[in-house]
Amino acid sequence: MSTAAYSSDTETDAVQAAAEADAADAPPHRRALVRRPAASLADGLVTHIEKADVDVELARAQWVNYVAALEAHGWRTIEVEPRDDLPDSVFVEDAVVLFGPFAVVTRPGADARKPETVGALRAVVDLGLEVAEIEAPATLDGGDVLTVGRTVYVGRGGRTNPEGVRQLRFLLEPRGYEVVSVPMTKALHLKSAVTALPDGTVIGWEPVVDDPEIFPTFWAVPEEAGAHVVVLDPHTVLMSAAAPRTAALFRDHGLDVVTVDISEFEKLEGCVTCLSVRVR
Ligand SMILES: NC(=O)NCCC[C@H](N)C(=O)O
Repeated sequence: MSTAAYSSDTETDAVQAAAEADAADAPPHRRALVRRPAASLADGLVTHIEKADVDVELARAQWVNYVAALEAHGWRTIEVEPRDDLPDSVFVEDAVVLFGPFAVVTRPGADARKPETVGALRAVVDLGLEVAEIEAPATLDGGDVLTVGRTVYVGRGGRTNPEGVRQLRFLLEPRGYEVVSVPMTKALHLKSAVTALPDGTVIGWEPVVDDPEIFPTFWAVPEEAGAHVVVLDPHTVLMSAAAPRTAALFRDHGLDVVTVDISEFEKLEGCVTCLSVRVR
C-alpha cells in the first residue's frame, strides 16, 4: 500500500530501512485488516464529545500514513471492502475481533454500524480463519475487547450488553481464555479508556476508567490519547501524536514509540487501536 511518511522521533533512516525490509519478509500470519475511510466519514457518530467538523481529505491522508506505519513495522495490510455509505466503517476494529486463528464477527451496539459486519465477515472468511458470529439480542463492539495474554477484558455498558459478554465467554472459554466483564460508564469503549503495553501492563486514562483495580497492573497515563497503543512488536508501540508526554514516559520505560496524527478520527471518538485488526 502507500509509503507515506509517518513520524517517529526515535527512528533513524537505517532503522526505518530495516523495518521496511522486515515488512517485505513478514511471515504470512503477521497481517492487519484495515478499511479505508468512507466518503460519508464526516457523518460518523459521536457520543461523549461535541461534534466537530471532519476534514475528509485530511482523514484520508492520515489513514494512508497510519497504514504505512503498520507496513513499515512488518504488518501486511489487507483491506476490507470499503463502504462509502457507512460513515464509521473505517473503525474496523469494532466489526470483528481476532483471537489467533479464531475470528468473532461482532454485532455493533449502534444500529447505524450493524451493516459494517458484512464486509468484515467476508474478509475473515477469505483469510481462511475459523469464524463465529455474535447473535441478537447480544451487542458487542470490538473496541470493548482487550486481550492480555489469555485474559479477555470486555467493557460492558456502552455498546456491549451483558448478552454480548455472555456469548463471547461461551465462545472463548473452551479455547482457553478467561473472559472478565468490565463496567464502562464514562467512555465509548473499553479501549477508549485502557489498552496494554507489550509486557501486559494495562495503561489507562483514569478519569474514564470505572474501576482500575480490576486489572492486575494499572498505569495511569497523563493524557487521554496516551491510553491507546497498538503493539507493533515486543518493544514497539504505535500511538497518537496527541499524547507527547505519555510517549516520553513510554520511551523512558524502554519502548520504541511510533506516532501518527489521527486528529480527524479523534474528532469521531476514534483512536489508533480501532483503525486496524491485527491477525496474529
Ligand atoms: N473502537 C473504537 O474506539 N472505535 C471508535 C468508534 C467511533 C465511532 N464514531 C462510533 O461512535 O462508533
